[in-house]
Amino acid sequence: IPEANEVLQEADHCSRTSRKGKFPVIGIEGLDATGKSTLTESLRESFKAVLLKSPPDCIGRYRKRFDTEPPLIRRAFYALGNYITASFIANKSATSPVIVDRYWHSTAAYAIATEVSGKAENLPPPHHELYQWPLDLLQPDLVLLLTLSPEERIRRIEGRGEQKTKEEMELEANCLFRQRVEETYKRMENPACVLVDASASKEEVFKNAHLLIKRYCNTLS
Ligand SMILES: Nc1ncnc2c1ncn2[C@@H]1O[C@H](COP(=O)(O)OP(=O)(O)OP(=O)(O)O)[C@@H](O)[C@H]1O
Ligand SMILES: Nc1ccn([C@H]2C[C@H](O)[C@@H](COP(=O)(O)O)O2)c(=O)n1
Repeated sequence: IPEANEVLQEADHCSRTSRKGKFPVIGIEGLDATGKSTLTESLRESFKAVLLKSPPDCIGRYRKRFDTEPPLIRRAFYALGNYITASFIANKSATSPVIVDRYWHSTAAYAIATEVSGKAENLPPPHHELYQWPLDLLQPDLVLLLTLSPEERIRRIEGRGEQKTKEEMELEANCLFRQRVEETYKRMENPACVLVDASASKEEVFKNAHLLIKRYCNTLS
């Protein structure tokens, strides 16, 4: 895969020992169309934060290419993307709060849910090492998981009217896959996800998320 060299070159430009700065780092997670982009944008504005995402823009153009590869290669791309994002987080959190739209929890949740079949009870048991944050990856201070009923999620996906990715179609069609992704998110540890009900209005979801962040990170005004 010729693009792999280009992605690795981007990674080579990044620091390998990314340490968080003094400002809070907040991750926002959830299935697609749960309202992550909507919420991250409001939080960015309200906290005067830097908004980052994983995979980061510098490798975004390779994403479609890796999405067509078998799961192991596809996941390697997303995993590396998290480490590249970590170096941006380290840099930006020295001077302002950082909001991250998807990060390690997304990579782990989708990867584990893909490798396991059937019901969520077939997932590795709670506290399994697969649910632990990688020791060498910069940790966020707080991760919010947006939860939404499948019916409302589908309404929002249809309301967007965009073309769906293969995995979005699978999530829609395969209720068990969706349940496995969501359950894996809930089993992640160090940091665990704090659940936010995303079925409320945009204003209400923002208000709740804002409150949670202020409670956890009292340095924020
Ligand atoms: N609280 C809400 N109530 C109603 N609609 C909402 C709410 N939050 C977001 N939406 C709408 O739902 C759709 C999906 O939201 P958004 O794009 O923010 O989700 P997302 O989680 O970032 O999706 P993806 O991961 O696929 O990029 C958008 O049309 C958005 O306007
Ligand atoms: N850090 C990340 C971000 C995304 N992914 C994968 C998981 C899904 O297959 C897909 C969802 O992303 P979206 O299209 O909603 O931005 O991307 C990941 O594994 N790790």
